[in-house]
Amino acid sequence: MASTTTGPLSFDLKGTDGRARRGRVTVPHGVIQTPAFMPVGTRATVKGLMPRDLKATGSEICLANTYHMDISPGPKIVKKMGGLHEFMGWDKPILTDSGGYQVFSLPKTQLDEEGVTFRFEKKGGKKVKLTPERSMQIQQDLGADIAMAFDVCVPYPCDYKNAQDAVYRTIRWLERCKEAHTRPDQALFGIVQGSSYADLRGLSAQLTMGIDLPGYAIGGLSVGEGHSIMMAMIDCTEPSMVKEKPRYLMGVGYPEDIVEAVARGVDMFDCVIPTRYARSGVAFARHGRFRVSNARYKTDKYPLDTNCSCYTCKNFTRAYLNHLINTNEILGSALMTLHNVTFYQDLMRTIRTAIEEKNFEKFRVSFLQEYLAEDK
Ligand SMILES: CNc1nc2c(CC[C@H]3O[C@@H](OC)[C@@H]4OC(C)(C)O[C@@H]43)c3nc(N)[nH]c(=O)c3cc2[nH]1
Repeated sequence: MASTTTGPLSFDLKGTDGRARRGRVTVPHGVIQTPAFMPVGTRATVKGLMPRDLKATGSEICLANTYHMDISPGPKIVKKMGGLHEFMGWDKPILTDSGGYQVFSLPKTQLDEEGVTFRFEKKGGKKVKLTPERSMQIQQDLGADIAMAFDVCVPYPCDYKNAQDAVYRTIRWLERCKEAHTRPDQALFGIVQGSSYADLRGLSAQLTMGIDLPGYAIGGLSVGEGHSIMMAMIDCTEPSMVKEKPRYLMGVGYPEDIVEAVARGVDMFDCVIPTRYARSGVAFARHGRFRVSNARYKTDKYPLDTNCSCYTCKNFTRAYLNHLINTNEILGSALMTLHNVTFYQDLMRTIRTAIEEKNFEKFRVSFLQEYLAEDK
């Protein structure tokens, strides 16, 4: 088993099955078994779950966001309160995104070499600038175990020149991030860009690998390009990424995306899908996802997923969840979220076992066959 330590992060590559990797990431607040799914807790809370419930799902790490935390309550308050772990009552690992992605989705955003200027409606329409240095300062104040570099994530589609400019600016900003990142107990991850251009993906990967960091993310995907371009871009990027460090595919994704990305060598994932879909009444199960708020479930006495052993599936029927979601009851969001995140974590656990037993390819085929079966 190869073990690589870079600053506060160690990655143990415990085994492979084809390009799929079974590993373990160790950071100050604990260990993350990989391939891993990281639930999204944008404002320092995974919506609808108490930390004890989040633990019950099997989650070993969760996310928070620089841009949202900068708005409220502000990083200085979080720091004063002991940092994110103390503040949100989560003693396991945390990863924070740099805020770049969120800002690009805002209207009236201006980008220049210094950083990104946008208008905070919350602060009375004040203009605020997010720069590599400020993103690092905020993330160091928040105190997550893993911080993401401040990058330029272009929308999809994007013309070649803008995608190329974004690749080079992201590298210049990564140098500035590394320079400004001085917190010894926090790992900084670089982010590979390149939009949907194979040559830019390879170029960005090589330039990013040239900057020694504990881990690297594949960015700029899951932005509307669709599954086949997403997979093609992973194939253009992954071969240029160092094998002995973790790879994090940002914003991914549906179960079918995760299984196919694991097959291509990805170790870590984050996505709002299981939590956001839960709140709108969509449940995930072995045979695919379904909207439990549909009338057909009004008298359905079965659990969401008969294979699932989560608190929701052990104690409640689809009929009850149908009622809660249709009456917009808070408990509906909580119970659906608990199940969906447990489903994702059970999927990751099954993936890890399949890689260990060298039958991941068999698992991949059988999972997709059952999960994507038309006759749901
Ligand atoms: C959904 N598709 C998707 N999300 C992406 C992200 C953001 C990922 C973060 O945004 C939130 O998801 C919307 C999640 O909640 C927090 C806690 C903010 O972290 C997650 C990206 N972030 C950066 N810095 N760079 C990227 O190229 C990038 C690409 C993405 N593609």
